[in-house]
Amino acid sequence: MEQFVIKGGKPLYGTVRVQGAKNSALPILAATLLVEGIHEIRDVPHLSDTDVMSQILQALGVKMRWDGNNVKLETSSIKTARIPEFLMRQMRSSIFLMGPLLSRLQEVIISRPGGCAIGARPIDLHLKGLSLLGAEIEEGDGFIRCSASRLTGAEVRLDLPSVGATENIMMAAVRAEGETVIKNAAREPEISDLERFLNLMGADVHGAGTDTIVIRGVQRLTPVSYEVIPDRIVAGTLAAAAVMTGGEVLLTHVIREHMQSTLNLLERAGATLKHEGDVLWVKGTSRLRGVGEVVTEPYPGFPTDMQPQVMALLSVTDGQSVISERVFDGRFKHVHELARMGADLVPRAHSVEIRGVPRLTGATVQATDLRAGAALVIAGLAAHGTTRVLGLNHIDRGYERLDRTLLQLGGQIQRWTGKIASC
Ligand SMILES: CC(=O)N[C@H]1[C@@H](OP(=O)(O)OP(=O)(O)OC[C@H]2O[C@@H](n3ccc(=O)[nH]c3=O)[C@H](O)[C@@H]2O)O[C@H](CO)[C@@H](O)[C@@H]1O
Ligand SMILES: C=C(OP(=O)(O)O)C(=O)O
Repeated sequence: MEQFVIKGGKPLYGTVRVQGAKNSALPILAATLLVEGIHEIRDVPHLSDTDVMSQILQALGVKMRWDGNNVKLETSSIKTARIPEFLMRQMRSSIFLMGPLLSRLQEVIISRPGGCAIGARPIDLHLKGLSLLGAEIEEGDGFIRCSASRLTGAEVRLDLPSVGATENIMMAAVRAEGETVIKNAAREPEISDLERFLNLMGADVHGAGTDTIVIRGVQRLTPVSYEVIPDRIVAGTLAAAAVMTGGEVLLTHVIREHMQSTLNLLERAGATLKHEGDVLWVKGTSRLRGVGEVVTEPYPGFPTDMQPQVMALLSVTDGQSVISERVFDGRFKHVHELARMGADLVPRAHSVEIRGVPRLTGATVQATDLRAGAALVIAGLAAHGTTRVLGLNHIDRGYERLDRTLLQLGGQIQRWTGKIASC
């Protein structure tokens, strides 16, 4: 069974460039469907999620050519509005096809998206938003058909600031007739990145980064060349790994403002940080301390996508911490796996109390979702002895060759693809 085998206890040192953001690349790739022509999206990470997105786009009729991390997409001929179910189920982000296809073809047929098992992830807000723009929604036989001969601008107030719903509605609205106002919109940096991309194509979108986004429908869009922003969660994961192993790393291609809440937390735990331009210097210490309470929240609050990695880090601090998860209702599956490595964690209803221990010890552990997997990897790098992390398919959804990146920083990690007796 494929696994990472990690020999822990070695501080990470060195420099790495942070990959482009998964959560920007996925909606932006989907948004290329809005207009026919040749688009170029740069710094797209090679991930299983971007691979599934490519497969979906190609199944729809898009021609794609990769050159390293840059991808050219020829979107002139779209032959179907139906997204193959087996692809739809492979990731949550397949839902991003809804807005652009509805706008381009006046119809889209999907099944429920898949994604990480981190709690209930309904799509009611996506559907509600699209129906307010005039889409008719029919559900049956496991499929959802959305159609609209004409989309019309409307006011959409989201019950909660969903990242995906905000993005889907933005994409559907760029060519709708009139003005759409999204209230209680999510404010994540990837939404601002999508706004920049759409506006470069000729759209008229304002307010991303605030809780009110205004989209004035335009008639014409043109394809563009665009580079996605750096991945703030990958940068945060690598920073946490450096701190937890007592190492010192330089991360390049970082937008520090996007990581403020993560960096504040690392500093509270005892890390030393400096930044200049797009470079972040992170230094750990052998005397990490508990931080009290951490609560995950929509941006600019502490990101749920860093919660498992930070739990791993806080488990080897001197003192106590409590993490409350407020975004997803099932994102604590890593708790039992970290406990196998010696972490002293007390789960409560929506929070986990972390009683710091001096060290973790290597064990065989199972990644149950993307960030849980990342947490187990960084725990393994800091632990004494050998850790085997199973479930690499989850990690490959969001980290481009994580083993190679960590090897570059001196981590002792290997990807085993066959059976292993011992090592
Ligand atoms: C590709 C991408 O960008 N993924 C990110 C995006 O996921 P995603 O866009 O799926 O996350 P949302 O912001 O939509 O989810 C936030 C909360 O809203 C709920 N909800 C969402 C939609 C809906 O129609 N109804 C509903 O109730 C969800 O169950 C969850 O409890 O934001 C999450 C929260 O920052 C991140 O963890 C994911 O990495
Ligand atoms: C939950 C995540 O992603 P997705 O929304 O793609 O499942 C994540 O990136 O941690």
